[in-house]
Amino acid sequence: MTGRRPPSGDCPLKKTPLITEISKEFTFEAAHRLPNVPEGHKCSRVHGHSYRIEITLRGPVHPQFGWIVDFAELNAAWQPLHAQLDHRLLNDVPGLENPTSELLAAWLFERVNVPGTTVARIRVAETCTSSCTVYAAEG
Ligand SMILES: Nc1nc2c(c(=O)[nH]1)N=C([C@H](O)[C@H](O)COP(=O)(O)OP(=O)(O)OP(=O)(O)O)CN2
Ligand SMILES: [Zn+2]
Repeated sequence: MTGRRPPSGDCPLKKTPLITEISKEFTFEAAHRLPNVPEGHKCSRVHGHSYRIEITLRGPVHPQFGWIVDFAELNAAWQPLHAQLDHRLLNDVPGLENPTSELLAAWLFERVNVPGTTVARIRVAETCTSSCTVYAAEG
């Protein structure tokens, strides 16, 4: 420690460019079966999960409101997706014929739309111990 302090009024933190994200967790109940698993795999049978979905958005922090967007906007964007998934057999949902966590996360990634933000990542948890996270690839 040199004990050197920045000059008064020169807060180094204020000069650090920040990346800010907000996240919200959602749930739905659904059944599925995995049609492409090896014969005899337990997931070839229809079974159900209490899915937990975490959606993370990235964007600029509004200078007046101090937020990226109101969490309520993310909640509103989720509602039509919830309507398509909740209490469904996911295999019947167009685009989810093989409803693995990976493909469900990608399906959601293509559909979440909150103006003024980009989707940073989506996490799909089928069980307490199993989850998948997708991110936008760089470039
Ligand atoms: N990479 C993936 N592997 C599996 C998926 C998947 O989507 N991606 N899905 C399943 C099944 O849907 C299964 O219901 C969930 O998997 P699993 O963690 O094996 O579930 P269990 O509760 O039975 O786990 P245990 O820890 O063994 O009790 C399978 N694999
Ligand atoms: Zn399953």
